[in-house]
Amino acid sequence: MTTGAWIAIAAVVAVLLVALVVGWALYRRRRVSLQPTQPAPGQLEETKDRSGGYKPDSGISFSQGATATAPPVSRPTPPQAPPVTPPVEEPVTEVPPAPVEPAPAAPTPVEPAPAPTEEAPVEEAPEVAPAPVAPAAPAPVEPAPAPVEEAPAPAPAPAVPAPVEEIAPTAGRLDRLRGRLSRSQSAVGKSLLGLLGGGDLDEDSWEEIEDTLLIADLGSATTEQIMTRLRSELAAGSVKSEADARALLRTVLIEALHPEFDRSIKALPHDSTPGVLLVVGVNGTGKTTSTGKLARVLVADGRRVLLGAADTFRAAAADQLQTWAERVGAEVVRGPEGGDPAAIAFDSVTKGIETGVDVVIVDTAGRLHTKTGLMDELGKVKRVVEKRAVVDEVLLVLDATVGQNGLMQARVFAEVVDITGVVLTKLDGTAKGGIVFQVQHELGVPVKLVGLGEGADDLAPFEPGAFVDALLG
Ligand SMILES: Nc1nc2c(ncn2[C@@H]2O[C@H](COP(=O)(O)OP(=O)(O)OP(=O)(O)O)[C@@H](O)[C@H]2O)c(=O)[nH]1
Repeated sequence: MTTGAWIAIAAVVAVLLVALVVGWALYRRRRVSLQPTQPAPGQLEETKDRSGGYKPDSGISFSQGATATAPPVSRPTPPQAPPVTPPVEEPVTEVPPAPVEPAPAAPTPVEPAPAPTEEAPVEEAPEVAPAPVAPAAPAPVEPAPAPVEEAPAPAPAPAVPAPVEEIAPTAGRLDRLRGRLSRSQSAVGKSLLGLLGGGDLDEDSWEEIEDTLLIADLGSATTEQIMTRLRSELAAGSVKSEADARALLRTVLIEALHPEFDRSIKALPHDSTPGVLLVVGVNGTGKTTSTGKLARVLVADGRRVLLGAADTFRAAAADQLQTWAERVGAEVVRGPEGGDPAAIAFDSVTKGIETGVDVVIVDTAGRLHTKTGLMDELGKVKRVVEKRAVVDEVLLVLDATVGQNGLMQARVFAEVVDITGVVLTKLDGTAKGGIVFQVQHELGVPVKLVGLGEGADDLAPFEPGAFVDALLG
């Protein structure tokens, strides 16, 4: 080979070497230029957080989305929320051993490589050796803190959907609530006792008794009945002491409350169908709240409950009922906002039959104040439900604080549908518990339950004796 040939080969080799070096330099520069996207620690952490959560549970993306949105949105999918919890805890330990993962999760597959290399140039130019070493050290350091910080954030959200709550025993519930009732009501009883215990009564005193009864919302019919009894007993000389007066008043008031009424809730299942309860009433009276409270009581008694959210007027009402259902571990059937209440009621009972629950409670819409509209809607709900099962109870929810208005509502509802019982709510917020007397007198059906607060367990059976005792203080 000639010298010229050797020179030519050397030149080619030299060119190749130069090309390699230049290529390598350009490659490194390009990597560095990509780095700026990483400096945003927040973004890096987010990426890592996603992948960290993704590993333990396939539903992680879903749960994160739900978490970010809002509690009400996460509620519709309770079964998927719980699994999110474990994934959040595990990533903390899993990330360090797998520093490679955070990188691949980055925007593109190209970036992973640059990440490690960025550190390399800081140390030396060497091609191979430094690269593996450098990335190993710095990269893991960053990823580690990221997931640790992120972990606490997602954690609280999955905790929101929370497990089924413990339900207070139903036995003795009225006792616990009696104090609350008596605080608002006992003034009436004390006033009556003060008058009756004073011995012989003049007409002014009788008038005062009558006024007290009327002001307490007992209604004219019940008041008249009570006055007659009291007058005859006092005329017969049966009241000689304050204790006698109290005993008489107690007896007369209890009698006026019809203690013989059957106040049991008809919620037991039939042979092949669940017990079906319709809860009706004007919006705002406490319909949904009472439905939820009742579901708690039934669940506490070992019943399987399904709640039907047929109040489609307000989307929040269905959310509210769903929240109650989740809290007590009941199933729920709901439809689209503005959907047909009768269709949802029908679907609820159908599902209740299919899944073999013990009780289906349907929270109906009560937005219509006109009798015709109410008749159309409520009548349809009942008719449709009756195609699948017997309706065991139609509970009318009335707000005790609205007094005579409640009575007017009761009349309208009673004309539209056969009321089987009354739930009198917010008795804790009024001194006019006398509405109990009027409602029963007007409708001829018993007050079966009373709401004595906003708490989940503030629903009690109505017992005439206990109620009068609370009234008399
Ligand atoms: N103090 C007190 N508040 C009650 C009672 N029952 C219900 N409430 C409150 O009354 C308000 C209305 O209750 P809801 O259950 O939403 O009434 P609703 O009739 O279902 O009304 P919509 O949801 O509009 O259909 C809520 O703030 C309840 O917490 C009760 O017995 N005592």
